[in-house]
Amino acid sequence: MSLLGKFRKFISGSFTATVGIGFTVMLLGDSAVGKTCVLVRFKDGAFLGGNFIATVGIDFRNKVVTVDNTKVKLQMWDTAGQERFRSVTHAYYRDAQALLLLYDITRKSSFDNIRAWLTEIYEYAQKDVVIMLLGNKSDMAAERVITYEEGQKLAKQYGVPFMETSAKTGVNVELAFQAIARELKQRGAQQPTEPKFKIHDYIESQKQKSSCCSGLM
Ligand SMILES: Nc1nc2c(ncn2[C@@H]2O[C@H](COP(=O)(O)OP(=O)(O)OP(=O)(O)O)[C@@H](O)[C@H]2O)c(=O)[nH]1
Repeated sequence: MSLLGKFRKFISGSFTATVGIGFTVMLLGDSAVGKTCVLVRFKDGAFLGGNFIATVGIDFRNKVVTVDNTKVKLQMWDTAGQERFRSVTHAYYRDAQALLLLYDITRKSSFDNIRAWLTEIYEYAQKDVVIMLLGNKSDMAAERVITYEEGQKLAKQYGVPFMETSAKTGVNVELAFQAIARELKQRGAQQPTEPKFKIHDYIESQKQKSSCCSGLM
């Protein structure tokens, strides 16, 4: 086994050994779409403003969320969006139970590249991985170039849940991780007689929406 393989095994092994229910969530998307900021917003409730420092390789953060009185530990892997780290991050895809795929609503190229990201996901990730599409930076309404409807349409084409988030204001960030945690927990715990958890319906009922045009959807 390669050194990278051993490291990966150690990280996931040491995590699952110390928890009851634990899942791995990976954040993907072009460089500077806000993966690190979304993660920091969720983990610490703060916004990492200031100078942009690109992630090198991969970074890890843990957080425990409560789903219906059960503690669910999420190990979150923040990947580097830069092309030169792609082969490193590919090696981690298959260990993730969920993938948050981000684009920046103010940068068209990051949206156009979503299809390429999904192609990579289908190649390298587990077949039943939970995927969610996030249009980040929804606070930047004046610079928006991708409409909410365009994001929603793309997500529908691939059959994945969608929402717009802002790491700056915090809109929908907690919800994205809560929905993922619920979906993963219920997949694992589901009894044949239990009604199936519907992640799309859950998100739609919880999502913060503006009445019009502010971008905080
Ligand atoms: N206004 C606004 N700025 C954001 C938001 N999220 C991230 N940013 C800014 O966007 C830049 C990139 O954010 P990062 O979180 O470092 O991006 P990343 O996707 O992790 O980038 P890589 O590590 O290169 O893959 C930073 O300058 C952030 O301050 C957001 O929701 N709103």
